[in-house]
Amino acid sequence: MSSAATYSRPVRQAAKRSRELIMDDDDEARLSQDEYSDEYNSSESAATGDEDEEYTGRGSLPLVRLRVKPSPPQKPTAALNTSSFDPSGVMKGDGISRVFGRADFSYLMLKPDHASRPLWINPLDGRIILESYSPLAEQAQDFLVTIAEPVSRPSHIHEYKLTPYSLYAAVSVGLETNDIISVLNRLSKVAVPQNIIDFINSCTVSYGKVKLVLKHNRYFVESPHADTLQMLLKDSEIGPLRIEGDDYNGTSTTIVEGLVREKAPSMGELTIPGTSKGNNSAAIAESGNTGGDPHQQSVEDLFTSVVGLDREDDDDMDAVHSFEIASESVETVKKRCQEIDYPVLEEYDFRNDARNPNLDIDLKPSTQIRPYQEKSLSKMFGNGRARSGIIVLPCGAGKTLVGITAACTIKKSVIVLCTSSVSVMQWRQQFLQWCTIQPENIAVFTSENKEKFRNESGLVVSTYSMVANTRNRSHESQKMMDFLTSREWGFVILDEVHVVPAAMFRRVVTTIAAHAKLGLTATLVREDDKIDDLNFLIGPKLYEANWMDLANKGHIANVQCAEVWCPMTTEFYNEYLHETPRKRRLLYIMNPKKFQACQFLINYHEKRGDKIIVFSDNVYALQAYAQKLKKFFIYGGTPQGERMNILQNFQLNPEVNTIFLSKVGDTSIDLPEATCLIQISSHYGSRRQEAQRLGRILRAKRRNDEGFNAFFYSLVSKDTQEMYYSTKRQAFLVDQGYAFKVITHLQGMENLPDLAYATVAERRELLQSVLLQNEEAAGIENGDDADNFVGRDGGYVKSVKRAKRTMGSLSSLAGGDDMAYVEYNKSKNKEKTRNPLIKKLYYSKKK
Ligand SMILES: Nc1ncnc2c1ncn2[C@@H]1O[C@H](COP(=O)(O)OP(=O)(O)OP(=O)(O)O)[C@@H](O)[C@H]1O
Repeated sequence: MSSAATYSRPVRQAAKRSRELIMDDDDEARLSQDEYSDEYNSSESAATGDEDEEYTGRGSLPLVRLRVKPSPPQKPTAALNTSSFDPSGVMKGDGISRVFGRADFSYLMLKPDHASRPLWINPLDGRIILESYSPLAEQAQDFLVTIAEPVSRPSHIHEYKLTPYSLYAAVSVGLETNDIISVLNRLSKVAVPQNIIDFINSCTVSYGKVKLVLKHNRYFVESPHADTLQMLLKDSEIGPLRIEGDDYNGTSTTIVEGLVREKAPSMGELTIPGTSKGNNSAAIAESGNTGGDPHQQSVEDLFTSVVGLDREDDDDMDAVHSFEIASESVETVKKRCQEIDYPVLEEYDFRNDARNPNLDIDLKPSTQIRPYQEKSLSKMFGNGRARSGIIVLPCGAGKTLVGITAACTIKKSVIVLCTSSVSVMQWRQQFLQWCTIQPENIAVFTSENKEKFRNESGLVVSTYSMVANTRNRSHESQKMMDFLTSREWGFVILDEVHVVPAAMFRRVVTTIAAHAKLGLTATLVREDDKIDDLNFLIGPKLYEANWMDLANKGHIANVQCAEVWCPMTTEFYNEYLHETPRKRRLLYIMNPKKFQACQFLINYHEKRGDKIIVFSDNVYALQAYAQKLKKFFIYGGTPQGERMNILQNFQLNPEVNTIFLSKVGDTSIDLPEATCLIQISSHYGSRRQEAQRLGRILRAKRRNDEGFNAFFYSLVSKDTQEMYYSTKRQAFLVDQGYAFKVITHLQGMENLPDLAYATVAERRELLQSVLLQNEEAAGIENGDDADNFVGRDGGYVKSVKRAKRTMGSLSSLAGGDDMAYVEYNKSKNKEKTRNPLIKKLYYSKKK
C-alpha cells in the first residue's frame, strides 16, 4: 500500500480543503501577503493583543501566507518543540506534498483502523481535530474538554488545543500524565507524535504533584509521590518548616524521613446533593451508555477508568504521603514551591474540618440538579475534597444552582460575590428557593444593606466592589468588613469571574480567608489579557460545557441567529462619509432602514406570539426607537419601581410583548418569557456582550415545545464600521457552534402598514435631528453592572490598533478566528521564562 498516498488521504484532503478555502479569493490571498489590514481600527484587538504571527508556506505557494495564532502556552518552558520534529525522517511525501508546505501531513502514518478513531493531532502546534460525527465523539469530547482548550465547536469538526493551562487543569482534576497520553493515543488516527508526548510530559511533570490540605485544622503538604515530598524536604527553605507530629487520625504509618503514608482520599460516601444516583453516574449516563455494543463498552470503560474518578484499583494511587507544616509557614511554602516549579494545589478537606462550624444547609428534596451540573460538580469534588477552580456553563444553564449545590456539599460558611446589587438579591432569592437555609442565616452586604447573620455560621452575599473597595467606607460598612475579614470561610463563590479585574480579585482573595473558591462564568473570554490571572487567583478551569449539546438536550433553547444587513439611505450615507467617528456611530445606529427592519421584525414576531427584547447600548437610539414605536424602555436612569413594573408587564400582560433594554439588561435579567432578541446597537466588538445577550433567550420557557426556536437578530448598517464589529462580536458564538445567517432583504418590509420613515421628507427630518445631537449622544451608557469593571480595567477601548484579516486555521474557516478562550498578549509571548504557570503566579505580582 502506498502509505503516503493511501494512509493520509483524509488528512491531505483536509489540508487541501483548507488551501482551497484560503485561495478562494485569489486576490485576497495575494493581498494577505502585503499585510492586508482592515481599514477600520479595532479597539478590541488592541486590548486583546490579538497579533498574529506568520509563517510562509514552503513549497510552491509563495503567495500564500498562513497566519497562525501564537500558541497559548505563553512563556512556557513547555513550548511545543517542533524543531525536534523532523517529518522528513518519518516518511517522504508524494509528488504533490510540496504543494502543501508545512501543512502536508502525509508523512504521518494513519493507523489501519483510523476510520473508527475520532481524533487527529497536529504535531506542529498541538491542535486536536475531533470528528464530532464519530460514534465515540461524545466520550472523546468529555476527555478533550478535560485536557485541552476548546477552540471551536461547530457541527461536524471540533478543534481543541493542548496548552500548559489545560494540561494543568487536567492534572488538577486527577489525571496522570500516562493516562493523558494513552487515551490520546487510543483515540487518535495517528500515533501521538513524540514532540506532543514530550510537551505533555513537560507540562504535567510537576503540576498537581503537591497539594496543600487542611485536615483537622492542621496543614499538610501532601503528594502521592514520596520522592517529590522528599525532594521538598531537602529544600533549604521548606525542609526546616516541617513540624513533627502525629498523623491526625492515627491510621497512617510513618515512613522514611518524616513522611506520613496513608490511604489516598476518595469520594467515598460523599454524594453531591440533588443528584438522583449520586457521584458521577448521571454524568456518565449522559455521555451515552449504549450497553450492548462491546466496542462502545470498551471505550466507555476506558473513559470511566481514566477520565472518571474511580481509582480504587490503582495501587499507586492508593496511598498519599504527607508532612505537616505550621499555618504560619503556609505562605512561605506555597511561594517556594512555585519558585521551584511545583505549584501547590489547594484542596479543602471540609469533611475533616472541625474548627469551622457547620452550616445548616441542604438542597430541598424537590431540587434536582441536571446531569451537566452534576458533572461539573463531580470535577470539583472528585476526591471527596473541594478543589478550587472555575466552572464554565452557558448563559441560562444554571450556574447559580451549581454554586448553591457546592455550598450544600461543603456545609460551611459561604460568601457569594457578584457584580451588581441586582445579582446579590437574585442569589439570595435562589438560595431560599433551592435549599433549606433559613433567611436569618443569609446576610446581604450592599450599599443599602449591611446585615450580619446571627448564628456562628452563615451565608453572606455581596458585590466585588463592596469587598474590594478600600476608600470612604462608612462606619457600618467597615464593621461589616471586619466581620468578613476576621473569620475563616469554608467556601467563596465568585460569580461572573471573567469581568472582574485581576487587581480586584487579588484584593478579594487576600482579604477573605476562604478554604475553597469556585469561579462561575459563561464566557471565559476577556477583552484584556487577564485570563491567566484567573487560573492562579481562583484555580484551573474544572469544567466547560458545550452549548450545542445542552441545546440539543433541551436544557437551553435552540436559537436561530441572523445578521440583518440594512443599507444606509443615500442621505445618511452621505453624512456618514464626512462625519467624525462618534457621529458616524450615531448615523449607522439611526439609519432609517435599520429602524424599518426593527419595526418589521417586531411586527412579524409579535404576530407569531413571541415576546421580544430589543437591545441598544446607545440611550439616544433606545429612546428614539421606543418612543416612535410606542414601546416601553428601560435604561440606567429608569427608577427601580418603574423597571419592575415594566418587566412584570412584559411577563404577564399580553398587551406588552416588546420592551427596549439598554446594556443594564445584558446580564442578571431572568425573563424566561422572552423568545426573540433584536440588537440595534452594541458595544463595539465585545464577544462577551453578544453571548450574554443571547443568554437572555437561552432560558426561554417554551424551549421544549416541539419545533420551538428562539430568534436572535443583529441589525447592522451595510458598508459601515458596524459590519466589522458585528463579525468580531459573533466570533465567540460561532465557536460555540452557532451559525449566523445573513439576511440582505426582509421580504414584505416595504408593504408594512405605517412603515416609519417611508418618505424622503421623514428621513430628512430624522437626519436633521441626528445631526443636531452632540457627540455625547453617540456614546454608550455607563451601566451600573459588570461592564463598569471591564471599562475600568482598560478592557475594551484603551489603545487603538489596526485590525488584520487572518486566515489559515479551522476556526478561521469557521469564521471564528478572533476568539479564543484564552487570550494572550504578544509581548508576553516573547518573555522567555522557564515556566508559564510558575512565573505568572501572583506572588511575583504581589512583590
Ligand atoms: N436543575 C435545575 N432544575 C430546574 N431549573 C433549573 C435548574 N438549573 C437551573 N434552572 C433554571 O434555569 C434558569 C437559569 O439559571 P441561572 O440564572 O442560574 O443561569 P445562569 O447560568 O446563571 O445564567 P446567566 O449566565 O445568564 O446569569 C433559572 O430560571 C433556574 O431556575
